[in-house]
Amino acid sequence: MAVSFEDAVPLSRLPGLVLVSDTPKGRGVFTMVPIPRGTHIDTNPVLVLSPTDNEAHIKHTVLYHYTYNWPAPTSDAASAPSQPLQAVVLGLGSLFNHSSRDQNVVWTRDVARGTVTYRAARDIATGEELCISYGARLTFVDADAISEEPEEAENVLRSIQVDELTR
Ligand SMILES: C[S@@+](CC[C@H](N)C(=O)[O-])C[C@H]1O[C@@H](n2cnc3c(N)ncnc32)[C@H](O)[C@@H]1O
Repeated sequence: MAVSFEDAVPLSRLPGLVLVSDTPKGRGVFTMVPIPRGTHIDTNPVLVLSPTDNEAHIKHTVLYHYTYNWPAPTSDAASAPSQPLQAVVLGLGSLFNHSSRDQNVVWTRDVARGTVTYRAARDIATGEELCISYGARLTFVDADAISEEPEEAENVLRSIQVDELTR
């Protein structure tokens, strides 16, 4: 049978990205080149998991921390929306960390083709980490939240100094 390239998905990762292994968020993807806003970064195929496999197996493995919500196929418009499925993103998409304060990468699903595409949400400078949003419900302690501590410490220091001045 002849292969049709009509719906073929171009697979081209932006050059200049590196994987750094010991960040406060574990491994992370950083850029060694400036990336203009809107640049295509990568397109990854996904592996959609059956709800049974997810509940019985994946939830009990490290893979649980790597899955994305994936829309369940709708049988007919009148039926109630089904629970989202889970999908493993095969590629860089599984390595982008979450940022609650500065997500510089946006991602979009192509449900029909079973892919996720990542683009720069703003101009990204050399040396920055590429981060996406995982949404509001995190299953880990957010390292970005922890890094706010020095600011609090500074405020305490400031109030001590004010106290000293008013003594
Ligand atoms: C999809 S993986 C991302 C790649 C991961 N850092 C690694 O080394 O394989 C998701 C995991 O990365 C870590 N992570 C991602 N964003 C984080 C953040 N903002 N703060 C702390 N850990 C984070 C958490 O351990 C989370 O379960």
